[in-house]
Formats: sequence, C-alpha cells, structure tokens
Amino acid sequence: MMNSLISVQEAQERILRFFDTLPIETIALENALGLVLAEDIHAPFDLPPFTSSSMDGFALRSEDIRTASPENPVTLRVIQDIPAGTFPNIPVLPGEAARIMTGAPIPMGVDCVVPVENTNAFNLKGTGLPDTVQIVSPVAPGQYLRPKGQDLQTGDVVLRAGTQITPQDIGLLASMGKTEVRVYPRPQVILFSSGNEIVPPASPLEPGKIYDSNLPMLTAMLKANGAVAVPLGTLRDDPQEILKSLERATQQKPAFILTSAGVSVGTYDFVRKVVEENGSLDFWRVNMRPGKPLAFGFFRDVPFIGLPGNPVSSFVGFTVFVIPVLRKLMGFPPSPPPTFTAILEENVESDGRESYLRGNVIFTPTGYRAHLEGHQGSGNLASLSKANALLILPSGVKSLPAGTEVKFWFIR
Ligand SMILES: Nc1nc2c(c(=O)[nH]1)N[C@H]1C(S)=C(S)[C@@H](COP(=O)(O)OP(=O)(O)OC[C@H]3O[C@@H](n4cnc5c(N)ncnc54)[C@H](O)[C@@H]3O)O[C@H]1N2
Ligand code: MOO
Repeated sequence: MMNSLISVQEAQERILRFFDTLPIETIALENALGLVLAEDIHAPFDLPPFTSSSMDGFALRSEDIRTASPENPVTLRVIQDIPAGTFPNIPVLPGEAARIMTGAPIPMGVDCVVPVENTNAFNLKGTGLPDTVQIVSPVAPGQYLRPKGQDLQTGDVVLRAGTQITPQDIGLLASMGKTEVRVYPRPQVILFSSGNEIVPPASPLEPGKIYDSNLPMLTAMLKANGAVAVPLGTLRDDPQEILKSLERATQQKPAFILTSAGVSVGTYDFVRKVVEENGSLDFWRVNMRPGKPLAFGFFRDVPFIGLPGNPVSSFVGFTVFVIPVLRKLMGFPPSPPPTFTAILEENVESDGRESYLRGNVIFTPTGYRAHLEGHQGSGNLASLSKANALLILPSGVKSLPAGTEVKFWFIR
C-alpha cells in the first residue's frame, strides 16, 4: 500500500478551502446564544431611558437638607409616592419630598435621593405615605440618581459584528427591546455511524456486537459547537445501503455529511469507496495519531468528512478538523484553539506522527503540569473521559522526557 499521508496542517487547509461562512439570517434573540453577530448593533434610545433613583428613600432638593444632622433633623412635607413602574407628574418644591423606590423615575425639581436609612422612616415596607419625613444627614447633589443615558446613549455601538453572543449580550439586547438579530446561522450536519457490529444503546447486546458510542458522542460534539446535528443511525457494511443512505442525506442539503468508521483498509470498509465512486475523494489519510484514516471529499456535491471508527480517533479527528469547519461556517475568525504549555511529569513516547495524547493537566503555583491519562489505545473511551487535556506532540517527535514542555488543549 502506497504511503500517502498528508500533514495535519495540509489536511486542515484542504478541507477549509471548500467551506465559506453561511448566508446571514435573522433569528429570534432567544436562539442566538453562541452565534456570531453579523451586524453592528446601535442603541435605539438612551439606557437607562430615564433618570431614576438607585435607592429606596426620598427624592428632594439637596439644598433643603444641607444642615441636617441627627440632633437637628430637617423635616420635609411628603407630597407624593413614586413606586417603580409609575411616572411622576407633580414637581417637588422647596420644603417638599417624594417617597421613591429604587428604579422609579425622579420627579421634576429634585436633584438627589436620601436613602431611608438616613430618615426617621427607616423601614418603608408596607407603610402608608407619611405626611412628613425627617432627614438626619445631607447628601450631595446628584447622589443616588441613575442618570438617563449613563450606560448607553442613543446611537452608541453596543455590539460589533463578529461578536459571539453571550448570555449577558442577550440581556443587553433585550434591554433595548430587541427580539431578533442578524447572525451567521447554525450549520446543519447529517451524521451516520457505520459497521455491522454497531447497535444502538437501547437494543440487546449480542455476541460480537458493541454499542454505538460514536453517533451519540459526535452528535453531542456538533451541538456543543453550535451546529444542528441530524443523526441518521448506522450504515450497514453494504455499499448499496450506504449509497442509498448518503443519497437520502444529500436531499436535506446539509452543510456537510459526517460519518464514523468504514474509511480504513478493511475488506468491509465501504464508506470511503462509495464516496470515491459517487463523488470525489480529496484525501483519506493524515499523519496523526490517533485518527490517521480520516477521509475528506464530496459525495455528489455535498462535502463529506469520514472520521475513523475508533472512538478516540473519532473524537480527535472531530476536534482537529470538524471544529474549524464549523467555526468558519458560523462566521468565527480563523484562529487556533486556545493552546497552553505544561511541564511533563513523565516521559512520553509516540511514533513520530503528530500525536494527541490523553492527559491530565493540573495548575500549580509554578504553572501547568501534565501527565498521561490511562491507556492510550484509540478504542478506550474511559481514559478519554477521564482526561482533561490533549497533549500535542508535533510530527517527527518520538519522545519527550519528563521535565520538558508540552503543548496542550483543554477538553474539559
Ligand atoms: N491494516 C490496517 N488496519 C487498520 C489501520 C491501518 O492503517 N491498517 N488503521 C487502524 C486505525 S489507526 C483505525 S483508527 C481504524 C479505523 O478504521 P475505520 O475507520 O475503517 O473503522 P472500523 O474499522 O470500522 O472500526 C474501527 C474500530 O472502531 C470501532 N467502532 C466503529 N464505529 C464505532 C461506533 N460507532 N461506536 C463505537 N465503536 C466503533 C470498531 O468496532 C472497531 O473496533 O482502523 C485500524 N485498522
Ligand atoms: O489512527 Mo488510529 O486512529 O491510531 O486509532
């Protein structure tokens, strides 16, 4: 068999060049979490929209209470009650005060609010409006007011195109009355597992069969990265069935088709063959460990990514190749995943392929320290589940001694 491995970087580039950002869509704000904004957002009005009190207390003229002290309190006439949600129409004149609650608009004529703690009406809960109030200390003009437009002024840029929408952004957009935003939408990805030995977790486990871990794992990885996953079950090792299933998948016009297994050199590895005969195969082997038999091409005119069947290989292949594709489709700028450096606590060996080893990294006062986590066989999901990082050995490196630096990505 001819050895035609391409590097991880070349494989990434060869895949990414066939993808573009998806056409912009307007979607409901509640569905926008995690998506990338495709428009600048300007404040449609000032925020806060009116000057309000920041304390429960009394709104008044600061000059009226300049001399107030516990020994010589100033008594003012209480002329109105301003609960939050109302709008006051009566101005406050010299010698007068309005009872006001946090968030309520201030009336005309006042320039400050005195918190209840500085009055003789310390507990306002459930009390009727008093005729007078005694103020026991002065406050400066402007105190305990939240001025109109303090946070944002009409027309200010609130969020820039390219921002990934967070829960706090959703809160901010809602505070401006927004119900929809223009975003790069979620790509729809159709995925299959494959292999005659694979059965779905609900069914009885007969001899020679194993439960399908890849379809649920890859579905979850797609969702975790913002895509709409459409898992369509397991392809049997039968070229006709694989062909029919892939044809059905193309009718849904997915961003791409993702499969696990059936891409290696086994007698019954038909997935790659069906793609090759009904489209084109760009490459199918990468100089990496695990995850070498990774296939990329087109089935008809739909991009196809075939991940290796070994569950850890599938996980690593998804992390290295599928996440960048999703990010590009969803309008993220091209950038490598956050990469950190740790000191190895043990010797680490590989075979010279670019390697992604399961590790555990802890933070210490002198920086991150890393050790391998469990058996590195690419079928072993328990060690992957236990690991919190993938330790990355560059291509050509067969060993790294304890005490040297290793690059890593967090995976939990
Ligand atoms: N002669 C060679 N044999 C193999 C090579 C090779 O270069 N020469 N590469 C090995 C490597 S590395 C990998 S990775 C696998 C990949 O093979 P396939 O992608 O064709 O996958 P299968 O052979 O069908 O399955 C591999 C392994 O994974 C299990 N599997 C498959 N699907 C699932 C699933 N949905 N859930 C859980 N486990 C799954 C399957 O039962 C096999 O044990 O090929 C090596 N062989
Ligand atoms: O590449 Mo295989 O993925 O080493 O297990």
